[in-house]
Amino acid sequence: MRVVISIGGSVLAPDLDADRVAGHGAAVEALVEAGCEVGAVVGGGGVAREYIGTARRLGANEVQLDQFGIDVTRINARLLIAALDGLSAPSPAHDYEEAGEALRRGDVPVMGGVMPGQTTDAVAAALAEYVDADLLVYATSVDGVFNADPDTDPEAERHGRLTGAELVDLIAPMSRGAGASAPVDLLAAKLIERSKMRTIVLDGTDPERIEAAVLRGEHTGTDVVPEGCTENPDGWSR
Ligand SMILES: Nc1ncnc2c1ncn2[C@@H]1O[C@H](COP(=O)(O)OP(=O)(O)OP(=O)(O)O)[C@@H](O)[C@H]1O
Ligand SMILES: O=c1ccn([C@@H]2O[C@H](COP(=O)(O)O)[C@@H](O)[C@H]2O)c(=O)[nH]1
Repeated sequence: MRVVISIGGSVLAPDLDADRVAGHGAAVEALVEAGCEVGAVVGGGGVAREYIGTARRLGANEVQLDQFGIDVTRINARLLIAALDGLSAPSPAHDYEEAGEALRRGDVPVMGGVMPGQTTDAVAAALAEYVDADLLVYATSVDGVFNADPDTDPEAERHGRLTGAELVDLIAPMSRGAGASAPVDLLAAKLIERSKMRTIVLDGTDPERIEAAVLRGEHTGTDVVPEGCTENPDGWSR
């Protein structure tokens, strides 16, 4: 199975704890040992948002703010690379071609951000489409896509299953400025819809949940399924 894992910065490096990063590296290694081809994309998290907030107060424009975010995502990507113990190329891939070449060599391509106007959610969706992945997993700080922000609305209810089109409709009204928070960004949702990519959004704070979702199809987050998909394909139970 070929899988792309998007690891939020708030999941991988909220506090630069080496053990936490090592745990995510170990999860990626376990997937590789189980026979998966894995690509990883790393987000910027709270650190990116702090830089963006400060630069915004200094008068930077949105593209400049995105560049701050991209730089932080790439530093976080380097952290994951450091934990992967030689399984990946020594630096984050700059584009999808470089990442695809790494995958063909048998390495784990690791990416951060690539260009302003999006988030690493979109990078992960584009990488998954580019390498023709079987599965895309968003390991984020909340356990799926809800009908309201679960961080602020205690009544928020999780969607267990959505089509790509439903995901697009849910995400479309959410904020889009640099550093914005949403379970996935709008471009990512559109890429998932267009590519009909099997996608899971889950709480990835415990990296073992990522392994369980990929290897055994076990998770409590949100499945995004192609339109008209009614059955559970093998290894993709809920
Ligand atoms: N309807 C919704 N469903 C799920 N999460 C939502 C929703 N609306 C807003 N959110 C927010 O989306 C955020 C998703 O995680 P967040 O962006 O913080 O981290 P991440 O995906 O791990 O990436 P990074 O930290 O790198 O930006 C959560 O903080 C959650 O509060
Ligand atoms: O391709 C990209 C990726 C990221 N950004 C900017 O960085 C921040 C942080 O990324 P997250 O994926 O949200 O952690 C994001 O809000 C963008 O401002 C980007 O411009 N392009």
